[in-house]
Amino acid sequence: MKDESALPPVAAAPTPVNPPSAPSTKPAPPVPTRPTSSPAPAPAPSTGQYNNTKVTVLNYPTDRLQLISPRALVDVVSTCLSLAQKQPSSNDTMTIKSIMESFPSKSQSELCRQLLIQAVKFAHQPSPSSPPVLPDDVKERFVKLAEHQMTKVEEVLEKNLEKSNALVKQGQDHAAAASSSSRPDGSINVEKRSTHAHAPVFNKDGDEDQNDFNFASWLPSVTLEELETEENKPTVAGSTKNGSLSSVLLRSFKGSEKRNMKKVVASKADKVGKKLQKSNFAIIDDFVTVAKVKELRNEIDNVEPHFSASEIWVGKGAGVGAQISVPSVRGDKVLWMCGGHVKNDSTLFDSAGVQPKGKGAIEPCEAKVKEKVGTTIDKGGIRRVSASVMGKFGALKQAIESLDKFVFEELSAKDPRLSRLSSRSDAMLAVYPGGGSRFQRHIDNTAQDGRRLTVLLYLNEEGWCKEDGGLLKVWGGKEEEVEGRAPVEVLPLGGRVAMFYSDLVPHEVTPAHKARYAVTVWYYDRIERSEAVAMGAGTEKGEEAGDVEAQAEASKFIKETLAGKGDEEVDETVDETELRRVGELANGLSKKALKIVAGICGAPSEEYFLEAANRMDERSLRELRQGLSKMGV
Ligand SMILES: O=C(O)CCC(=O)C(=O)O
Ligand SMILES: [Fe+2]
Repeated sequence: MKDESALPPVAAAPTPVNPPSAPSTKPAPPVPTRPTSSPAPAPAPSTGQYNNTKVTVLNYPTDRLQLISPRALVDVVSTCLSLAQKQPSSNDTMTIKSIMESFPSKSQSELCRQLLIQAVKFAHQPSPSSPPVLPDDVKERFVKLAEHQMTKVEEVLEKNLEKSNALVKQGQDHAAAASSSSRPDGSINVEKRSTHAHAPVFNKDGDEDQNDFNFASWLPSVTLEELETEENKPTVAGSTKNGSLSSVLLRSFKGSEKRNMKKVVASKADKVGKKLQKSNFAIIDDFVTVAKVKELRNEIDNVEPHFSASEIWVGKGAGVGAQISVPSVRGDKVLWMCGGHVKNDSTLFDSAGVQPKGKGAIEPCEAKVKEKVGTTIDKGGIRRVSASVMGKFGALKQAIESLDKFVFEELSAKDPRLSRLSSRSDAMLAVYPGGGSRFQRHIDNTAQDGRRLTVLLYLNEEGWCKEDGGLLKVWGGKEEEVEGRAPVEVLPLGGRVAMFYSDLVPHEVTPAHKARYAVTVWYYDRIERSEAVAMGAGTEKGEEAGDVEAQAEASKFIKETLAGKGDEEVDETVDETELRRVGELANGLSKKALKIVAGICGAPSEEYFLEAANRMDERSLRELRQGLSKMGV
């Protein structure tokens, strides 16, 4: 994880003529004074959410905890460290829970929860004779981590303060002005960001949302195999005595065999539904056979030249930034495939805004690729399914059809979170080409775009092993569970299906050292999806087009002025003309494009960026370029 100092700087902080609202260094939030000798008598509970005796572990009256400051958090951490010096008991777990309940906001309490879990975990020293001790190096690492996170907490607190001030102001403005129909957070609807609503939001440095404290690189992982011994293993066998689950779902049986197969499929769905509800994710092994994986790979290999770099949303927030390719965050190449939907849902549109007509063939979504691959659409826009088109992606069509059947007809009845699944996204073929390509930890749907279930079918050759990398790391488990947060590592074995709740489950793809293939579909919750589509449809057409134009304008500006020549280590020379050009081009940017560029560069405002661009000096431009090149821009 990079720290803030590694971010692209904004050129040598100029003093603007009319100073825009640059962030001021706020005084640290009030630090509660900690009683040293005899603890203050426990105050009467103000929230009723905590237990007096347990909260005194912190030596803080609870009302002060509500004023949580980084300092108070450090004390919480010290407390948990001392708790960790001994074998934790269930009482300690209760203490942890009650501490958590005393925290005012989820992200802070999540931070503490994670710290406490780690402390308790490290207390488990497998030495029966000597009492468990926290090793010094672990303690040091732990404290360092805590300190690092404290800085983040401070930032979050500052931001929250700014936000609440802004909200108060907004409230006042609103009272005076007529009500507006725009989204309350001012964010750009996900529908407008991309034809394919699949771009997780990252900050400039590739981290997740700053409110989510990322312990990804720190928490020890558990492999699927290690879980096999426990009753909560997420794996269900996908083979049946009549063949793979996929083939059984597609075949029609007669008489008693039909009844039997119905039972078998229902029981598999029941198991998968239970796993999902327990762990938020589930695995089906051998959903398709090895032979089928080979067929699928042949079809995909034929179109691999048409794959293009995937994109993520980079910037300060949902509304400021751009959807660009950042290989260090997400290194796969993708090809979107349309058609083959078993459901004909009124809220479903493909990437071209066309309503898919029933059960068509599957073909690339992009017109240019369609042309090259030789699939066709007739002039009226309705897909004609010729035998040759069917044949090109026949195995893919079947695989997806069987997934659709399993999810819509079986699984959705077994899990209340999936009861309103009614349509799915286009299918995304993805290859991580090896060489360390990865996808950093993210949650697929953080913008209520409707996606509820992510389903991946891995298409790798036999023998994929841990050393090949490309593991899917999943943070399953229920939110309220203190334990069970260690990520589970899943090998992308050919024929294996991995599924998880798109809106809840953090996951990542670890660096892959070999080409790694998968097809992914996302299943939509009917109501959330129709709301998301309505939001998209409800926006002004002109505005939408404007966003696309602004994106293109911003990209062009970045390429021409800030993208540098590629090598961040080399001291690139910058001449006067180049420096002037940054300012000139920045002055010519539209307001929207300027907002995007400022977001990417981490400038506090558009005005600030413009000012900086006009006073750009050699060092600043070089640093800015280096920063952007670190992001892969
Ligand atoms: O391929 C995988 O295992 C996961 C990929 C992923 O997270 C995504 O495409 O959103
Ligand atoms: Fe994902």
